[in-house]
Amino acid sequence: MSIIPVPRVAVIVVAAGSGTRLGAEAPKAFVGIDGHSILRHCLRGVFAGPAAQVVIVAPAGREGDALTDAETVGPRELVTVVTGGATRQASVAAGLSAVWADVEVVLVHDAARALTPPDVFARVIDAVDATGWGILPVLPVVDTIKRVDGVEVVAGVDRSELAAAQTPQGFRREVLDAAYASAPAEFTDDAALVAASGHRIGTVAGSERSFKITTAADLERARLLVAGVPDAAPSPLGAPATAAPRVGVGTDVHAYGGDGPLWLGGLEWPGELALSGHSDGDAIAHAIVDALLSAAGLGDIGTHFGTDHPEYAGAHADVFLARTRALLGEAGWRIGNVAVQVQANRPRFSVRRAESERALSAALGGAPVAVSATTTDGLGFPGRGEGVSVFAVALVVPA
Ligand SMILES: Nc1ccn([C@@H]2O[C@H](COP(=O)(O)OP(=O)(O)OP(=O)(O)O)[C@@H](O)[C@H]2O)c(=O)n1
Ligand SMILES: C[C@](O)(CO)[C@H](O)COP(=O)(O)O
Repeated sequence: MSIIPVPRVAVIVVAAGSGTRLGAEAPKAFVGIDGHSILRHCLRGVFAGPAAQVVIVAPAGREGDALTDAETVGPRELVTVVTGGATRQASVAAGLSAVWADVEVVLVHDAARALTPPDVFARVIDAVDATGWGILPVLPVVDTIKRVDGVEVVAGVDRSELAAAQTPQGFRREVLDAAYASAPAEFTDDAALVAASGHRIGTVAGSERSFKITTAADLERARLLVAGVPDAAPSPLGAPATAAPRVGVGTDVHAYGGDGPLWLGGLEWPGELALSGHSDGDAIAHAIVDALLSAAGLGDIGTHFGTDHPEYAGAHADVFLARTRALLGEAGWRIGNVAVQVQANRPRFSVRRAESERALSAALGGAPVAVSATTTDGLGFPGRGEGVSVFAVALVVPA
């Protein structure tokens, strides 16, 4: 039996664009299709293939979020994250510089083509392997095409000679390296750059699902496709990736013994024992963060606010909750409501319940927050007065 050698493949996922034409609040790759970002959907397709390395090119400042998206859907040890440049070409160059030495074939893929099916990756790799050419997936042009000068038509164009270029585009590694090292100009895709350096480019069949999310209409199309596919890829929570409302739960426990005043429920409580913690120890705020993140399928408080984020040392509830709301917004979720129950002997919560609910709600952009409190009849650590325990439930709805 002869064994056919398989090339070692790296996929560079360019995700550093700003998405001007989409006009969302976040960089395009972090905009939600359902509960999950464009980048996370794209990476699901990438990890379904044979990539030995996945290089994600992220916008400056969003490298950590890119890694979180990758870890949620694939093995961490395959992933390298680098910072992108001012143009797509500069971002690809940044990704290329991080490709491992033993990689033989490199695919360059737009994060914005988030729903590209795994079989397209396989076709591109097979064709690069078989021909040694640069390979791009294409679709036939279906519209009648005209050449225009301003508003005037100057010629018809034979569309049978045309094809619409998609990604992933694949190349022998040494070919792509050499072409990028001597790029004579700025190109809108890698095949054009490689062709300019004298290499042959071939095509394979692309896919209707590989359309690039460029405008709000494209995002809507992606949302409908994801919501309407009966066997849509499962989310990390095991639920189908639909655009239905979702609930989440969160708990937190803190012991008394911190420095300074007590912070709980978004309020300072002068004269009460402080809770200990990396931040201000506000267990109510932290349980709400966990409940909201779990509802949106965005991990948990450690994913976004762990001790490796020194900027949250000593931070109060408003900082945690505003950032959580922003993360949900970027992923396409709006907060429905939040309900919290606190188990503690002290402080006597009822006297400031309404004030706390107002503070928490304001930090969540006005979403309703209900806080109830109870003692535990002397049982357990809250009953012995050692600390507080909090349980939160949250509902999120598609934005
Ligand atoms: N400086 C850039 C520009 C683009 N891209 C990536 O290249 C792909 C194709 O670009 P496009 O979809 O046109 O993205 P944007 O440049 O973000 O969009 P716009 O032109 O609307 O601003 C996207 O996945 C985008 O993230 C990139 O990594 N770095
Ligand atoms: C690479 C590409 O996706 C191929 O269609 C495209 O050229 C990049 O984006 P843009 O819309 O041309 O800016």
